[in-house]
Amino acid sequence: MQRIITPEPLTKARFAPYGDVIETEGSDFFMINNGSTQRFHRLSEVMLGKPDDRAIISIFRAQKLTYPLPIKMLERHPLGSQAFIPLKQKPFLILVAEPGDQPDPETIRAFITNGHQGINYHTGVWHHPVLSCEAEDDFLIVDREGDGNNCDEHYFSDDSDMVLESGIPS
Ligand SMILES: NC(=O)N[C@@H](O)C(=O)O
Ligand code: NI
Repeated sequence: MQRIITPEPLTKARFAPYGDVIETEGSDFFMINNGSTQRFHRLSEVMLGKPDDRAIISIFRAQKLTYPLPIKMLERHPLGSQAFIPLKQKPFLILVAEPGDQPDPETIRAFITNGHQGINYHTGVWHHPVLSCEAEDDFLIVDREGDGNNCDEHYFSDDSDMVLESGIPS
């Protein structure tokens, strides 16, 4: 039987088992620059797996996939975190499963952001590659570079029938 996964609005609490939500809403800050700037300090941290690892900053220019999207695979980064910050303040989709040797389909959840939220997947969290809601969208990426494999992929069996709704009113 087909399982339709419907995105929930992203909140810090809902996303806590998978990582951090990077947003000003509901986040603490302190004043800097002689009172002209609010610093929302350490909303998340870059996680690195090895002493010589580096945190790097990239941009992903992502094309929209076709929804409802058949969920064929998830991936994880065993040696570091991965953060996605939307550069155009557009909503995007997130699909995650709880950490484990393989993603348990029963723990798969989907979220949709409000356009003013980024996320940082913690090390080893199963997730779908970036899911843009726009025909083309840009994301600032902060993740790990270093020796060793940092991307495990898991493909679900052919009889797995899960689809992700876009969550955007058509
Ligand atoms: N492969 C790659 O750099 N991108 C993925 O990790 C992703 O989460 O989009
Ligand atoms: Ni990734």
